[in-house]
Amino acid sequence: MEDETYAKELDVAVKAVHMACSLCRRVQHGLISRTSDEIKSKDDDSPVTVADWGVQATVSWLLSEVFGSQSVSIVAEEDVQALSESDSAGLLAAVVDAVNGCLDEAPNFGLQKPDKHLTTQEVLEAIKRCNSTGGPEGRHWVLDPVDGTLGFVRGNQYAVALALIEDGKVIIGVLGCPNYPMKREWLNYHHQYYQSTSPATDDSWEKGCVLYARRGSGKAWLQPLLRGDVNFESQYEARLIRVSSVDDPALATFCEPVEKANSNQSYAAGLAHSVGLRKQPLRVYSMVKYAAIARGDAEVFMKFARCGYKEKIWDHAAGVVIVQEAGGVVTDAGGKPLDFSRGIYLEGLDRGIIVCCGATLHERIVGAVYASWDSSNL
Ligand SMILES: Nc1ncnc2c1ncn2[C@@H]1O[C@H](COP(=O)(O)OS(=O)(=O)O)[C@@H](OP(=O)(O)O)[C@H]1O
Ligand SMILES: [Mg+2]
Ligand SMILES: [Mg+2]
Ligand SMILES: [Mg+2]
Repeated sequence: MEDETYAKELDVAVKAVHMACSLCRRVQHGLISRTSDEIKSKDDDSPVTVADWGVQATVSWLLSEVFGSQSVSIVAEEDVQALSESDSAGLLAAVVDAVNGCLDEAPNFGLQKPDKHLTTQEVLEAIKRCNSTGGPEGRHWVLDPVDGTLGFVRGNQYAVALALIEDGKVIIGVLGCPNYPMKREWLNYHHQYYQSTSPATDDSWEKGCVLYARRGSGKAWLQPLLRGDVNFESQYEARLIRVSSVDDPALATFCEPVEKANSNQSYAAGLAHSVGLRKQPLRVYSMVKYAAIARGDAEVFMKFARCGYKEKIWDHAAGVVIVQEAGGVVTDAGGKPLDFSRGIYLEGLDRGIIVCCGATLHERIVGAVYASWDSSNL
């Protein structure tokens, strides 16, 4: 019999991520089809949109309803600071609309909707409730409402990532990838560009999906995106996914962030060359890179953030457990597991993150990091 541990948590998390994807798709279509004031810049100049706050409020509300607002601890990326500024009234109203529109569809996803629409105050409370800082003990939900917000505002790849950490270990990971394309070769095409220059319709481009896994199950699952306007029971079943079996570097594809500011692409290129990876890197926004490894569409993902940047747990938790359960290996560049037990950052991370479909490629790459690091000036 299938192990029922965490069955309810997983079920609710998967449904909540499907709902979040539905919200994001609606907002992204709006952003692309008209010029919009629904994007703000944060203090570090990174973007945040109606979708980031809308998803955070929606998922926070759903988890609190099911598991109890007093007992649920949520670590998530966004706060209400920029939403509360005097010129943000229109933005806040758009967030409240997006949340209520999304929650109206909850029954189609198998979840309960609120008795009446949430007020502005309730939406702000739901966002603010996600102020946990995690840590080594207890249960903490970890949410990146929109990962790859840059990709999102550019009409490209992005992900919704929800994980459950218990006593410092990632137990459940759910990754929504609403723009995951039909063909793996299309992963690094510019989605918006492609849409405007190709006769392909939305349907033939998109193969959006939600991936999920439970730690220790040895299985990772893929569900096509559920539609909010159709009852969920009439929609598709999940299927098992598995990492690629390629271990010859010459046949392997490696992924990395699109933004040069987020990863040292020239160091990764040197490393790739030294281990015999010959193909052009697949540059993809967001945790869709983890999804590509878990689905077997690429073999390696490497990220080397600049010195001083601290990776956050919500940018990795869901992807790590999904890749591991699909048969892959994830460590820092020193070969150690990522430590999710020390608050909002991956404290102690050694240089970068290496995700591989198997141990052979992984050992080669970690070995090459040791051999090349001193001369890399990082
Ligand atoms: N300087 C720097 N270095 C490394 N990482 C950074 C940096 N700045 C931001 N971030 C975080 O990167 C998240 C997106 O990472 P990606 O690997 O997907 O990069 S990229 O979008 O493909 O360029 C992105 O996640 P979101 O904010 O959720 O989009 C950030 O948390
Ligand atoms: Mg992120
Ligand atoms: Mg984000
Ligand atoms: Mg962000």
